[in-house]
Amino acid sequence: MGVNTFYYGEGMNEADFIATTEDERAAASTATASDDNSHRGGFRPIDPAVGDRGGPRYGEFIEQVRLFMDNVRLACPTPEMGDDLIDTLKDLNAKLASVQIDEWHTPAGTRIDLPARGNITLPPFTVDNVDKDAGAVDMTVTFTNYHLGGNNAAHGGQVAVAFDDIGGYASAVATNGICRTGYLKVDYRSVTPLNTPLKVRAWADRVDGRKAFIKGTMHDGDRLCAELDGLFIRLNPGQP
Ligand SMILES: CCCCC/C=C\C/C=C\C/C=C\C/C=C\CCCC(=O)SCCNC(=O)CCNC(=O)[C@H](O)C(C)(C)COP(=O)(O)OP(=O)(O)OC[C@H]1O[C@@H](n2cnc3c(N)ncnc32)[C@H](O)[C@@H]1OP(=O)(O)O
Repeated sequence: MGVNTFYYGEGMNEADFIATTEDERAAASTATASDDNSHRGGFRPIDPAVGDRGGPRYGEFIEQVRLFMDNVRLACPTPEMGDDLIDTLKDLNAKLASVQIDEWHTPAGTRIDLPARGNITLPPFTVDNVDKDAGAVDMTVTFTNYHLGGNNAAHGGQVAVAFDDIGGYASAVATNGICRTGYLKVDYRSVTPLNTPLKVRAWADRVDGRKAFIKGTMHDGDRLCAELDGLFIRLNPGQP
């Protein structure tokens, strides 16, 4: 698997989603949060320079943040440690506040070489395969302690988050465009374990114009954990 294939996978037509022309790259690299003229809808092509964004150790930084979230979820600090942690977090937040930029340029969500595009909002997943003809994607997702629902199982909302993004990915493949979710139904068939690589498959059951009817499954080995039934609608140009 080559660089960037975590996100759009082998066989994807990069030109459909990634800024490839000089004009697109210029628009992507000069746009700012207040630059409405360059806003081309709810999603826009990604500047292919994203691999450099955030520095060479950005992926490691995100892994540490994810570990931090896991550790917070099950931590019970002493009062003294709580004082210390608050001071440390104030320092960290001041540092991060000094490097805030707009959503189109922040590495989180645009680093297509990292699991879940480096987006800590999403459970980490990697792309195993993209089948453009079938409008199907295969991913591996791992929920960790941060995603705990109860009794060592993933929170149902986190399962839906994974399905929303991976279903959105399949719909992009199936419709050749960026989609928004119309509806998303999840059937929880059995408990979804934490800290276990799970196989997710999402595919277009039917495409009707802008509408992609996406089905999906999440498996722990042979065991079916959850199923997806969603409608994703391709955005028109400029649509928010
Ligand atoms: C970034 C790219 C990087 C490159 C990588 C390459 C590949 C992968 C690329 C990207 C994908 C990756 C990840 C995906 C990322 C995110 C996925 C998650 C997306 C979301 O999480 S997004 C947030 C939640 N989402 C919303 O926030 C939507 C709010 N909403 C609206 O924005 C509008 O509602 C909209 C736009 C949905 C439709 O509005 P609209 O005006 O364009 O169209 P309209 O209403 O006419 O509907 C058209 C036809 O859909 C039918 N229809 C509509 N809704 C329906 C429903 N609920 N049930 C049954 N049918 C429905 C109508 O009945 C009509 O059907 P018909 O044409 O047959 O009459």
